[in-house]
Amino acid sequence: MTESLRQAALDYHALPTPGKLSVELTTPAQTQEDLSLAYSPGVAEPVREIAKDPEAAYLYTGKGNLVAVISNGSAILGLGNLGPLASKPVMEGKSLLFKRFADINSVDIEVDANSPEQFIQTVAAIANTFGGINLEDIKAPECFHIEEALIERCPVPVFHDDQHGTAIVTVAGMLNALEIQGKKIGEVRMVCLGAGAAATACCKLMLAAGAKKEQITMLDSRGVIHSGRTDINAYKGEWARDTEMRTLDDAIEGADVFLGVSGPDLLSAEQLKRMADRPVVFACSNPNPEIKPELAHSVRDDLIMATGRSDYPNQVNNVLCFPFIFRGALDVRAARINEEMKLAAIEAIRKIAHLPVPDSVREGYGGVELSFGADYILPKPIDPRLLPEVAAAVARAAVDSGAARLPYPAHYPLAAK
Ligand SMILES: NC(=O)C1=CN([C@@H]2O[C@H](COP(=O)(O)OP(=O)(O)OC[C@H]3O[C@@H](n4cnc5c(N)ncnc54)[C@H](OP(=O)(O)O)[C@@H]3O)[C@@H](O)[C@H]2O)C=CC1
Ligand SMILES: CC(=O)C(=O)O
Ligand SMILES: [Mg+2]
Repeated sequence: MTESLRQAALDYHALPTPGKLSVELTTPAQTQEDLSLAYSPGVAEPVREIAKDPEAAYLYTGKGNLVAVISNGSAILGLGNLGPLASKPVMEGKSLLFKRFADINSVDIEVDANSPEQFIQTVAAIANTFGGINLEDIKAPECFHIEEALIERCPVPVFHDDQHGTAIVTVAGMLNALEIQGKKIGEVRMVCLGAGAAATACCKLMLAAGAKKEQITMLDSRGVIHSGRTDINAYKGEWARDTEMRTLDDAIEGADVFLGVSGPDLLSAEQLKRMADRPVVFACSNPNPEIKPELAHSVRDDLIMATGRSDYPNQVNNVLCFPFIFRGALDVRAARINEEMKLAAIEAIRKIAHLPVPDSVREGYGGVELSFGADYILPKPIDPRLLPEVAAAVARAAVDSGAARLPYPAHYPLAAK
């Protein structure tokens, strides 16, 4: 990062007031009468209603449009385990994105827990304050158990964004990239560098989209996950292949797809050169990708290149999913976010990229021409169609699959935002 960008980023977070969010009132609080309604004595009435029927909380409090972004800071972007407090800018950032893109109120919560059990206990104890829980930047393998336990224990949807948000956007982008490259997901050889939260969920959802498990080679920091490994947990074990390949050097030979959800600068130009014709490279580590786009393009002119960043073409980032999937889930009061809702989100996101791009998006991206192709495989996060299209698809899937507790919303489709 250049010194000027570094300083601009720090200034952005420090000014005009520290942080990126504030709280605003939705009801009048000026007069004695206002106060007697907002607080004592009036506030006792909704209390009594909610005590009689917990569902009344959706009518009398902000719960139904409030999502907590919760982390323990154990896998902050690709920066590693830097602890809960250091994760706060990212979590505030996710809350900003919830508000900006889906008008969902959101607060960040950084939990300093000594163990996964303590984390689970803490989140479970506060979950009912919110309409949904977005878990963020929790490292594998703990994240799997944490999410499973919280889905079981919490009365509201729990969604580990680094797993499922990432997987939804990655698969949407991959289907489009392969279409452009003239390849089929059921036939391509994939290398996934990383075997953590994002990698595991991405590869699982790739299978649901038609990829073949025997065509996926997953690697962790010690190399290829193969059936001879005795140092891997059960989650990685699911991806163990019976193969002679041991290193990225071995696996990359002739691969059609490289998916990086690991760390910076781990794919070399030499390795990229040895991929198949018309390869797809998703170097999704944030902020620094597994290979820099400048380097990748300097050695191949037949590739589709994506990163997790906003400042290159083809941003593969869970921001394209989590605000919108939660919007749909909240609006039908879904009890959980299930596979049907995830697949519906993939399809809705994927399809938008095929359509002409609104002027507002082009202007927001410096006037650059955008049309479906190698440098435009996914809609931009500011695309106003994401909210109505993805939320509607998710809400419809929730209703049809039985996850919804309310009917398909009468006020849908939402206005573009
Ligand atoms: N663009 C996007 O939307 C998203 C991007 N990401 C990015 O993906 C990365 C991983 O995040 P997440 O899955 O949440 O984190 P986890 O901590 O759960 O997983 C990290 C994985 O990366 C592997 N890894 C680390 N160093 C290397 C290496 N040198 N070679 C191969 N593998 C390595 C780890 O290996 P081991 O198991 O051996 O420790 C681990 O399997 C981050 O960079 C993050 O920014 C994540 C979510 C969304
Ligand atoms: C984008 C994101 O969630 C991550 O890099 O962790
Ligand atoms: Mg994350």
